[in-house]
Amino acid sequence: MSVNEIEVPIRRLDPDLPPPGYAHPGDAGADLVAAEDVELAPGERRLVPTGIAVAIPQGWVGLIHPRSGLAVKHGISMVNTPGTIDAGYRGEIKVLLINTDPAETARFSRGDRIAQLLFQRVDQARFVEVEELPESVRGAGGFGSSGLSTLG
Ligand SMILES: O=c1ccn([C@H]2C[C@H](O)[C@@H](COP(=O)(O)OP(=O)(O)OP(=O)(O)O)O2)c(=O)[nH]1
Ligand SMILES: [Mg+2]
Repeated sequence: MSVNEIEVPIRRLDPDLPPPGYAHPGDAGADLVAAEDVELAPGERRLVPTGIAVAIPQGWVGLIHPRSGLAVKHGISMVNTPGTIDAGYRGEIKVLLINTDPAETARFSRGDRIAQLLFQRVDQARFVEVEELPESVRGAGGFGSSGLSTLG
């Protein structure tokens, strides 16, 4: 079965860098690259430019997710994962990387793949104020009310 595609206009603010790309057919995320060299000390965070700007169709959102390989091998994540790219945003996409490794400095070179961009449909809510919310089985229980793992 073929993959659904949406057309997303893109501007390459840095034409020497490759555009976002899917590593395999059917992948959910298109990899984003760093537009500059980055060095992150343990615990340090940095807003990293990707050299691209896009126009996401109305009714869709771009979500920036971390790459699991970088997370496993180097403890690299994003502070605001997943990052939200609004349909109306025309600025450069940036990635807020954080090095969670307690000891090792992380180094990326310009052109390295640092995160991935996914597209999802979104609806907006029309908030309707009411006196009472409809009843549900869960009710107000949350935050572990159904029991936690063996850790307690
Ligand atoms: O990881 C991210 C998150 C956001 N953005 C850009 C696109 C997004 O549309 C805009 C605003 O993001 P968000 O709404 O998450 O931040 P905010 O703090 O609410 O800022 P604003 O008041 O501009 O909405 O910043 C990025 O480039 N990368
Ligand atoms: Mg916002």
